[in-house]
Amino acid sequence: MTRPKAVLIGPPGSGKSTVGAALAERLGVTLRDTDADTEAAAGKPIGEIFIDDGEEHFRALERAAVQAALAEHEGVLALGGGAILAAETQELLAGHTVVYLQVGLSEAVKRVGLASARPLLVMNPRSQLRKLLEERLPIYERLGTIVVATDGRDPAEIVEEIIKELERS
Ligand SMILES: Nc1ncnc2c1ncn2[C@@H]1O[C@H](COP(=O)(O)OP(=O)(O)O)[C@@H](O)[C@H]1O
Ligand SMILES: O=C(O)C1=C[C@@H](OP(=O)(O)O)[C@@H](O)[C@H](O)C1
Ligand SMILES: [Mg+2]
Repeated sequence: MTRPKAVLIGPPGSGKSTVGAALAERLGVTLRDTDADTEAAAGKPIGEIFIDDGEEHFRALERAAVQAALAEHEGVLALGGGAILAAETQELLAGHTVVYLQVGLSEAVKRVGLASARPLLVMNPRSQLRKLLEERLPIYERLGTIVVATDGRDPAEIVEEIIKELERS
């Protein structure tokens, strides 16, 4: 059965896309990012999907992207931060190697401030992120089979810790 070597989950700014790319390179495999798949399916950036079609439509496209990637992809898979909210996705992740990248509120705020726009965080990113962490932390914790702290650590260091954990699992 085809399986990703690792599925990265965590809040926006935890580094799923960045660490995912470095991890894939280190493992000599490709990275698939469900945000990119969702944009490709819609033919427009995530910000435009939210504006034109609404979050519900984005989540439906995201569920389909996650389902396809879990079934087809053998490399590293980075999910969008909110993908794990769907019960269907939570069930599909059972049995996979799921790496939860932890990030604290202050560090996440700094990181998303540097990155491209995320529609959920355009207004009041700190309070939005606080709410989002409150709702999602128990889900990330439950789904992660490997948990890695990222605050104050650079992506290369995080990749080495993930590799060690993958070798042990
Ligand atoms: N460990 C890290 N240390 C410092 N900056 C980071 C780290 N991981 C990611 N970043 C930066 O934070 C921003 C968000 O990272 P990204 O990979 O897009 O996160 P995610 O996909 O989890 O939302 C990017 O600008 C990225 O360069
Ligand atoms: O947390 C979320 O609900 C979202 C996170 C984003 O991905 P990242 O976690 O890669 O930023 C993207 O899927 C969308 O903006 C919604
Ligand atoms: Mg990302």
